[in-house]
Amino acid sequence: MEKIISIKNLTYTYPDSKTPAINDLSLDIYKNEWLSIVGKNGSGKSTLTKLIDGLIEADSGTIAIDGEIINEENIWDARTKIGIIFQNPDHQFVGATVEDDVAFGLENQGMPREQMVKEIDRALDLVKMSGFKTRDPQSLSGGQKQRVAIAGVLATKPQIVIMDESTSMLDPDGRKTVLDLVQKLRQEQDLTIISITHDIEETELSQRIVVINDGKIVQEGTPASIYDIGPNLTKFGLEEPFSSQLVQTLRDSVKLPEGYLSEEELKEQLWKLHSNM
Ligand SMILES: Nc1ncnc2c1ncn2[C@@H]1O[C@H](COP(=O)(O)OP(=O)(O)OP(=O)(O)O)[C@@H](O)[C@H]1O
Repeated sequence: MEKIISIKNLTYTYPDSKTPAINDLSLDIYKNEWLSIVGKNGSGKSTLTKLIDGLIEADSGTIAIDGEIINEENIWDARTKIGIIFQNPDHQFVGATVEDDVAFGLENQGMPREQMVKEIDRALDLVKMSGFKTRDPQSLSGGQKQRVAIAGVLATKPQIVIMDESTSMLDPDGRKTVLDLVQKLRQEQDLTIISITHDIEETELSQRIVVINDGKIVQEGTPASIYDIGPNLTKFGLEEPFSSQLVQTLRDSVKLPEGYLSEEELKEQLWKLHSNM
């Protein structure tokens, strides 16, 4: 597998703090993977995002993007490879219409108007929001707003999309739509997804999870292997996934296969039990 981001021994302490927010952290992220970074409030997730996006500079250690170690000279170039979707879609809107918003990143790139119109259409089509081009973004639902924000990011053709708690303000339906869309886009547009969240429930579609605590990686593995840690996830300030709690409870009264079961697998097992009754 080809690396797209390689972080080595990264350390960062805020000027007015004594303890490092990121503490000797090393992590490789691979092309086209969906990596979830989970951790409780204050574990260092946002700081890591800011370091990757070059908004703050590490005290020590390196970050390489696409094989090049980031420095003051190439940071602007590296940043064009990254798109970030933030938590609150309202904070990302600047235009009076959906298409103006999607245009924003392209205007910053100085793209000619004709090409810009094509790119806006392409991006809105990818997130299934073409019918909303002339709408005021404020009139959309939370999930629709996040899809427009994703279109704005896709229009600039990044290789890496960082989702910084981007579904935490959405209702369950909106969240599912956005996460399914991100999965589809990852596959079709060959994107690398880094999703940052304090909510373990949001990681089911990712290929790999790293758990961070006090600025360090404390666990790493596939979603199934991380969910298998079960109640011990609370050690890192995380909640045990609902389906894992349910499986533990059900195991007291019914026979279920060993290890973690996803919601779908659990449903299948319960149907089997039900039809054998
Ligand atoms: N501007 C700042 N100045 C000083 N300390 C900071 C600053 N921003 C964050 N910190 C500290 O750095 C540590 C990591 O914070 P960070 O915001 O990266 O965590 P987080 O995991 O993103 O948390 P949250 O989920 O609450 O956003 C915390 O101890 C926090 O108090």
